Amino acid sequence: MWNLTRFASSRLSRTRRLFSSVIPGPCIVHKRGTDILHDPWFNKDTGFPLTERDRLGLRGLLPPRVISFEQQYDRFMESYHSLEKNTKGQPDGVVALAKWRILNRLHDRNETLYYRVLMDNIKDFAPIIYTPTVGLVCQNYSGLFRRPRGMYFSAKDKGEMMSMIYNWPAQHVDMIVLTDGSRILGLGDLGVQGIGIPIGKLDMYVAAAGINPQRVLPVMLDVGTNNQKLLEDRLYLGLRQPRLEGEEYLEIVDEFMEAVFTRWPKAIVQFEDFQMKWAFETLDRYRKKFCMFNDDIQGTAGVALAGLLGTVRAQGRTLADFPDQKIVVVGAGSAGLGVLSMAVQAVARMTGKNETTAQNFFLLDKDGLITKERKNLDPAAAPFAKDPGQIVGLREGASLLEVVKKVKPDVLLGLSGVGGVFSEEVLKALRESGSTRPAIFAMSNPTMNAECTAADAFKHAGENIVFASGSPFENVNLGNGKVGYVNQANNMYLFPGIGLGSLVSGARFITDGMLQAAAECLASYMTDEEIQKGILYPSIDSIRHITAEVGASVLRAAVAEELAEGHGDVGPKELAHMSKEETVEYVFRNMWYPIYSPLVQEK
Ligand SMILES: NC(=O)c1ccc[n+]([C@@H]2O[C@H](COP(=O)([O-])OP(=O)(O)OC[C@H]3O[C@@H](n4cnc5c(N)ncnc54)[C@H](O)[C@@H]3O)[C@@H](O)[C@H]2O)c1
Ligand SMILES: O=C(O)C[C@H](O)C(=O)O
Ligand SMILES: [Mg+2]
Repeated sequence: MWNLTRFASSRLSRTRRLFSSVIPGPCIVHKRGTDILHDPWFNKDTGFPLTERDRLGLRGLLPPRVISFEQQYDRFMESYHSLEKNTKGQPDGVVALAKWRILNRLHDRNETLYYRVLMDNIKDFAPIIYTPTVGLVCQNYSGLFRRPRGMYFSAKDKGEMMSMIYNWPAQHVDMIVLTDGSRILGLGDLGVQGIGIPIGKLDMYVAAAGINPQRVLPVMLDVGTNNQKLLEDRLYLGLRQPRLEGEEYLEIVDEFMEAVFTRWPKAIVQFEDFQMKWAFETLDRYRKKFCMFNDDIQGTAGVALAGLLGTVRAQGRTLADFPDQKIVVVGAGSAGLGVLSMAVQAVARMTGKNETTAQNFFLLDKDGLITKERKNLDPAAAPFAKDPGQIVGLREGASLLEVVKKVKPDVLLGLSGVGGVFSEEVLKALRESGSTRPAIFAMSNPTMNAECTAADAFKHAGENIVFASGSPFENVNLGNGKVGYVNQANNMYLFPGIGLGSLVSGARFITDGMLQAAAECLASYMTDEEIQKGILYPSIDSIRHITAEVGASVLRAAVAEELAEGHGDVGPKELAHMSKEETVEYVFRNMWYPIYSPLVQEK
């Protein structure tokens, strides 16, 4: 356990080598002519070879010259760069939405080209199709809406879902990301407009995990919204009614889950951006029945734990010192509680004690420090509530500043959804931390909701800190050639591997053991040299490689727990006999790669 393997230095080149030999197999199509040109799954635009134009009734429907994939790629990138040039100086939001639009148009037209440009430019494009721009897109969704993507199940569809699910045109679906729009990033209840999040997450699944885009399904469960502004907005596209609650709500989710797994018994469902009460309740309700997980609770926890373990190493200490770390978590929601539960499990494993108290962990919410004296203490937060007798000098509801001054934590981790709660005073107080290298994780999204900016963290808390944020920030120039490194602590490092590993193992359920394996894999990914520089997570450029490693770890854990039923032609016995390297190769082999396949029409 916690064995920190050093990976080969050129992770990227290995990934490239694995894909350089991809030979596209034929792709069966049941359409002809313009129907193909209008279908982004099959469309190649001007890239259709002449023979294919003849075969598929496309002759005359396109300009005569055939343009290669590479030329199409270059042409798109040229228009993207001129858009960048032409929008220089305009407000950030305007530029971000313009970039999103140009990418979205390509997504709507030609998915193969879209995913290739996305994969090859993931560092530049992830902030547009994913966090933070996806937040802005959700906020403006009803106005931006041009074409539907994914499926919408609403409270009005009760009793109809089993037949509705067959309206989806794909025969096979591997990965579903589902939201009810009730807690979109740190932006609150955005109702039906939250569909942007499943779309962005599934784009990452295609880019990072190589899930075939014809086999992904973004889903919005519209049970109403409590956002008054949206209810009064005449352009709002969702149900204009307050959210369903209690049994009425659960009946809708139950019906959806039954419908999905009836049509696609091997699919994996990722719950995303549900408000806390339903996030925990649905996880508890379905995790032993269906192959599903909650990304905000479980994916986030693994990414945070990997960062916390990296922090211990960055302090020049061994992982055995992790249980001594004093960690202050700000935000007692689905994400904060998920992180603390996983951290407590890690301490228990390291100390060999099952009954570990969260002694060194401090939890705050909007009402300050949570203690056992808290009125209406949430049962989910209860295991982390402090006993007032044990925390001399701190009272129930103590402010973050008071807690930081008193506790002198090694780590300050924010999942509050509130921008700026790591104020100048709080950050300055962290200078008195007992740690040689305090860490700040400002994990809330999008950028405006980060607990502090990277620049403020290095300015006020000191240059020796380790810094991570949920949304991307530029590295900070500290002067004299020194750089304050900014990590992106975002669940995008784990959810694609959790989904992919579960899929290709044919796991029946997603267990704590599989999630722990994913976190350990990410934690061990970084070399000591990188960690010393304050680099806790790999570059997003190598996301496919990371995802393959994480996926293989999840697969091996599923095999070890005898939950792997196999995938395609590969049965459970074959999976069980694979070496570690073979599992990684197997996961890579199962990744879809964007390349034009010869289209063959089935008569
Ligand atoms: N980086 C990542 O990978 C990642 C993953 C999941 C969630 N998040 C972000 O974390 C945030 C919270 O998500 P969640 O699902 O836990 O939300 P949530 O609504 O379940 O919980 C928010 C918590 O923050 C507390 N809070 C609110 N104001 C506060 C304040 N001023 N001081 C201290 N605590 C305060 C609330 O009391 C609540 O306990 C969101 O912004 C989300 O985008 C980031
Ligand atoms: O969506 C993200 O970027 C991370 C996380 O799932 C969140 O809800 O903020
Ligand atoms: Mg989320």
